[in-house]
Amino acid sequence: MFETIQGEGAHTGIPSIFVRLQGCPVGCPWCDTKHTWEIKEDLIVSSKEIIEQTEESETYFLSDDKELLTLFEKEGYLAKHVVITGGEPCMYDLRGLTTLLHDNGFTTQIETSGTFEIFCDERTYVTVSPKINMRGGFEVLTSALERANEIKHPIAMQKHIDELDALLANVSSLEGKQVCLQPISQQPRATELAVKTCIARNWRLSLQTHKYIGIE
Ligand SMILES: C[S@@+](CC[C@H](N)C(=O)[O-])C[C@H]1O[C@@H](n2cnc3c(N)ncnc32)[C@H](O)[C@@H]1O
Ligand SMILES: Nc1nc2[nH]cc(C(=O)O)c2c(=O)[nH]1
Ligand code: SF4
Ligand SMILES: [Mg+2]
Repeated sequence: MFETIQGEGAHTGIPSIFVRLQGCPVGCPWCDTKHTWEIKEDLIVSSKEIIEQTEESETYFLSDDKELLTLFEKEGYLAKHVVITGGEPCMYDLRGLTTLLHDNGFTTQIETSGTFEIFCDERTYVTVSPKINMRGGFEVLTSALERANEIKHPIAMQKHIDELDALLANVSSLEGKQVCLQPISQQPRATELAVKTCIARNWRLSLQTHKYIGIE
């Protein structure tokens, strides 16, 4: 849990509280948060330890909807936008948390791979970053793509754009959905391909801006 600026997608630049839920079985080889993959009891520490840590680590804390809201207040966070990410946040039912946050004056956003059914408040802005043919063997659900407000696809080569095209063919309508391409690991060739394709398709470019300026 930390406060920073949303660095990716159409909401780039919005001050945000990030809640990074532990656990992900999807297995993307280039994942930048591999420390969130494992759910093991011996990795559980106190919320204080997590909030005070300055380095990424595999440790995490247990909490619930109301306690998270209390922790936001206790930490004096000023951001009114909450990004729920992971790991894979949609392994969990997020209806209680997202509704509680909206009812308390926050806006919410979920960052998900689209491989689990999405349970959240109808006011939540959902970003699906589809994960196709990854090691864990999960499939992207059409229901997740239908719910998405934004489809933010990580790319490094033309094959990834072709795979996205095949996925988008299953979506009933793209009206009101933002399609973004996000270069994998800031690779120059991936960025070049993303720029070229965004211009050709009238899609949005999503850079991981926080990485360029060295913030969390
Ligand atoms: C770490 S994931 C967590 C949420 C969820 N599991 C997912 O994949 O959307 C958050 C975002 O970071 C992106 N991401 C992860 N590693 C990346 C990398 N090396 N380069 C670019 N984007 C990356 C994902 O595609 C996703 O949009
Ligand atoms: N600043 C910042 N913006 C982000 N947007 C999505 C992120 C994620 O890891 O889900 C992320 C992140 O890790 N940091
Ligand atoms: S789905 Fe998300 S958290 Fe899981 S391995 Fe892929 S990028 Fe990482
Ligand atoms: Mg990140």
